[in-house]
Amino acid sequence: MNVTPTTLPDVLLIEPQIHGDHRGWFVESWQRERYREAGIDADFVQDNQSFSARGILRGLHIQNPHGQGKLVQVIQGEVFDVAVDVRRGSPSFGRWTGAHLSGENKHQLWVPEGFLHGFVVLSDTALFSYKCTDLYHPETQFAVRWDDPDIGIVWPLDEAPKLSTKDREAPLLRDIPAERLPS
Ligand SMILES: Cc1cn([C@H]2C[C@H](O)[C@@H](COP(=O)(O)OP(=O)(O)O[C@H]3O[C@@H](C)C(=O)[C@@H](O)[C@H]3O)O2)c(=O)[nH]c1=O
Repeated sequence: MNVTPTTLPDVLLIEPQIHGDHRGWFVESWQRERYREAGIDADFVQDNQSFSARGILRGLHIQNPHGQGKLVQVIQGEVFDVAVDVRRGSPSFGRWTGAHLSGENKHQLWVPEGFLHGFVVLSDTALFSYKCTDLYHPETQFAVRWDDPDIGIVWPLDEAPKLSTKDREAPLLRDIPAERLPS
């Protein structure tokens, strides 16, 4: 597999090796030793899947405390996936990076603890899958506005995305009390 840093060096883009043959293909989508050598020394405790239609945007989400590192990928369809550094005192605080993840390219993004995460669906539907390093603790989760102008994510969208009520009503990053952010 290829592992490359993104414009946020702690966020990694992983290109697994795809073994194709006359039957189809095979991929190791996670392997502890190899991913550890690549810098993802993670103790995964929960796997999630979500299914969404075109134009659905989920995010930007984080848990603190109970921060979750997330190894994210798309099984079917295509999304634009984004991570935003919101670690207090980080030199890249408030900066974002993004990647096109699809069932075709099988790319994965490693989104460490301390980063907001979100994605928008670019195909008719998308089946999204991710491993997490901590359990779901809804009382510690919060959202930040997908179109926060201080973050300035350039989403590959022609029209406004469809959001959950929670995400539509999410505050701007500047309005989150500092103590709610990870250190
Ligand atoms: C995230 C999560 C949700 N749920 C439930 C709560 C709710 O009834 C339903 C949908 O929850 P949400 O609206 O929070 O789902 P969603 O908007 O897909 O939330 C996810 O978004 C992406 C961007 C992430 O990074 C994830 O960490 C997570 O925050 O699923 C769980 O049972 N376990 C979980 O781990």
